[in-house]
Amino acid sequence: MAVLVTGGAGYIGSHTVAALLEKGEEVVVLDNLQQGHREAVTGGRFYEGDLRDEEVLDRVFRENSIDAVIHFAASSLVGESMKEPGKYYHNNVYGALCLLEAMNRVGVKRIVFSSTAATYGEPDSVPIRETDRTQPTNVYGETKLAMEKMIRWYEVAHEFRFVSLRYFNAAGAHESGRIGEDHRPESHLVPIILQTALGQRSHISVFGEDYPTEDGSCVRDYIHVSDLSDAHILAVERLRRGEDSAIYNLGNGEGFSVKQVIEIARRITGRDIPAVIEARRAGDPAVLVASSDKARAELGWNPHRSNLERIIESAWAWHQSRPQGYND
Ligand SMILES: NC(=O)c1ccc[n+]([C@@H]2O[C@H](COP(=O)([O-])OP(=O)(O)OC[C@H]3O[C@@H](n4cnc5c(N)ncnc54)[C@H](O)[C@@H]3O)[C@@H](O)[C@H]2O)c1
Ligand SMILES: O=c1ccn([C@@H]2O[C@H](COP(=O)(O)OP(=O)(O)O[C@H]3O[C@H](CO)[C@@H](O)[C@H](O)[C@H]3O)[C@@H](O)[C@H]2O)c(=O)[nH]1
Repeated sequence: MAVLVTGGAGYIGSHTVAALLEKGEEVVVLDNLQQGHREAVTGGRFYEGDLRDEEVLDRVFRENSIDAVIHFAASSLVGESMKEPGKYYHNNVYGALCLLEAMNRVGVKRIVFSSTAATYGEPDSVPIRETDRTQPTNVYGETKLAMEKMIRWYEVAHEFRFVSLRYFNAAGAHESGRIGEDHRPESHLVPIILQTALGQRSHISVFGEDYPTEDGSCVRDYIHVSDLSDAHILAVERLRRGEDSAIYNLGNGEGFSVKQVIEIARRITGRDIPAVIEARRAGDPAVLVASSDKARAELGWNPHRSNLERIIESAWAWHQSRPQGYND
């Protein structure tokens, strides 16, 4: 049986495709390549198409024996979502609806869903647990929460089983050096810092230094992309065993401020990385740090690559070997 990976040409999706292939899984990828790269898909069967295209989805399910779906395909930028809410509702909420309907038509009822720390909003306390209040502060998080709830109602009505993985901040690159992060335009902190180290940008902007944190900049929990891939494989295995649906945080439990991340990158790269303080970015909570105890206990997840130095070293190796990213 094959696993369908939507968004498998994207950053986290391509790393998960590689991990599934390493495990000997049969993989089918659906991606519209709006963000992803064909070259990032290192194996399996590839379909270029959009989630919201019923014909393509039906063809993917008809032409392959799929028993589980990992759903990465989405628009996922906090800043952009505040300026273009319609794009986020259409791609994320309507896109997920199209996928769930297509799955239901063919009786594929296992789904692993890319959720996010952004579903929590501004937490009352950290580390954040799965039972904490969800009150997103940005449109992106709101659409992801809506998707989670929608999947839950497909469980009630149609006996779907899901694992919703609320990732904190993904960073780093595959140890093979073949795949890494290449968003265009790039808006994520770690790659922008490293592009500055490479001299491709004049500086890194620090969005706000008046947050209630130790140095005033936002604190996030950075998790290695390959540790995330491991969790997806464990989640598929859980669903195949017929266990209950579940929601898990995926983070490494330690918070780093934007200024600390820049400082660590200066040390690792040995380069001058000029930083300029700018205004806050709309929708950003001050601190997001995960408790992943539940994923460790129930999934047997062991995020062993997520020391921030190691994450940045792997990302730096990728950026140095592929300064322009993928060829397309
Ligand atoms: N990067 C992070 O730190 C992070 C953290 C939490 C959650 N997430 C979630 O994880 C998922 C993957 O994130 P990423 O950083 O790899 O993003 P990405 O943009 O690199 O990957 C998303 C992929 O989905 C594809 N896609 C988007 N809309 C599509 C559609 N309608 N039809 C077909 N393909 C479509 C894009 O072309 C892209 O290849 C997203 O759902 C995101 O919300 C990411
Ligand atoms: O040039 C930059 C870029 C980012 N930041 C800050 O760095 C932090 C991290 O930002 P970014 O890398 O853009 O990630 P987030 O906005 O935290 O969002 C990521 O992490 C979320 C989970 O926490 C996911 O849901 C999102 O999909 C993913 O993009 C934030 O405080 C930003 O304000 C800067 O100061 N300067």
